[in-house]
Amino acid sequence: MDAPLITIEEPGSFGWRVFHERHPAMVEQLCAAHPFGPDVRERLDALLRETTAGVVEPLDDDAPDHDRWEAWTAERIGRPWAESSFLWAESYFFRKLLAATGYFARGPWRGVDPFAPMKRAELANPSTAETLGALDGLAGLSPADRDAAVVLAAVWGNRADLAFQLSAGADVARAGLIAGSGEEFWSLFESSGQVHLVADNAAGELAADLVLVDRLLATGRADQVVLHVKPDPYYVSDATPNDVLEVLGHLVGLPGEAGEVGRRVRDALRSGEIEVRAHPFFCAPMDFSAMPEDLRGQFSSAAVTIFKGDLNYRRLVGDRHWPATLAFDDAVSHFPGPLAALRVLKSEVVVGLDRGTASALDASGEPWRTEGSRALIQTGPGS
Ligand SMILES: O=P(O)(O)OC[C@H]1O[C@](O)(CO)[C@@H](O)[C@@H]1O
Repeated sequence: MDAPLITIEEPGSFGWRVFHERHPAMVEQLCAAHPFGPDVRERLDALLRETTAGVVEPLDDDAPDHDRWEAWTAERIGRPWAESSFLWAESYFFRKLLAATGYFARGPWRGVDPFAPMKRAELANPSTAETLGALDGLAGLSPADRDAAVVLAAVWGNRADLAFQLSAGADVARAGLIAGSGEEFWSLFESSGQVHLVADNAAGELAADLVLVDRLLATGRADQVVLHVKPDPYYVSDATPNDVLEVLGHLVGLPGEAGEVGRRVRDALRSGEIEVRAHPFFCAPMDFSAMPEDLRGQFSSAAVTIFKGDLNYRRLVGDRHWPATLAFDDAVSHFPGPLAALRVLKSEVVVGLDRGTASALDASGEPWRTEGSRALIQTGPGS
């Protein structure tokens, strides 16, 4: 079964608004955060013009990933951006944005993560401190409630206002779930093995992910965790290897349980119980069904793979106008092993809902697929 790809062509559609409204606002935010000179600002403006009204232009840098991107984009060069799929277009936009800021070139901006100020601000945010402080409440919970709280915190980790509803029974966090449960998630871990976590955002979300990783190791559900992050800055706040170190440094410096988690994670990195990897395919503009054999091999030896966030979900099930009731197992049958998706809905694609839930959400008239108020936990055997 196939369904039409989600595109950016239709004025007013979600993908169109990301290009015509969010991207200009993001570029403005970047220019406010960094003292970019006229050359960088002109390149950023040109990128906005190209991607909202122009044709797809090739890369004009000689970055180490240049040849890979050349292959990933060859078929689309010279064609209108408006004809592109949302996933492909948004991914290539972020690669071009990095080049425009000077990230790959010799010069003052080389290797500078343009999104670092936003990531740092979120980590230093008082509400992140408050929610990390709530980790102390975990000790008073039963093991089952603690499991539930940790997984719900990981699900909602990119919603600062809902992360770490740890001690209050996580009712608010549960209420927004439109599929799955913490119990369903934990039932995947029948025996100890290597668990892979494909991370999404840095800062608060990554902190919640490290709490989950710590719980997997502490309870013996995992004997090793592989943490996959992006090789380069991407989709604003996606975690890179450097962000893992930033978040870890932050946790280690905190009092209470947050600091304890940070120290255990640091020790586990030293012993190899946690390994951080950054495969180039995590920045590719394609679905995970097209992943290269070396990465597929890594996942096929995992006991369980956990996918975090919206972008990973789009790549996992395919960024298409699927019926919301399409079985999750069918959408992920390309994946070579047991898996779980933990996601706050922030874009149009969704599968695996029961008929009643899907119709009630549609009848509500709310933009439930894109406003970030709903979340899901979905699990599958893979193939
Ligand atoms: O950080 P997440 O959960 O992957 O969300 C990223 C999402 O944000 C957007 O970039 C814009 O809303 C989506 O297109 C994308 O899937």
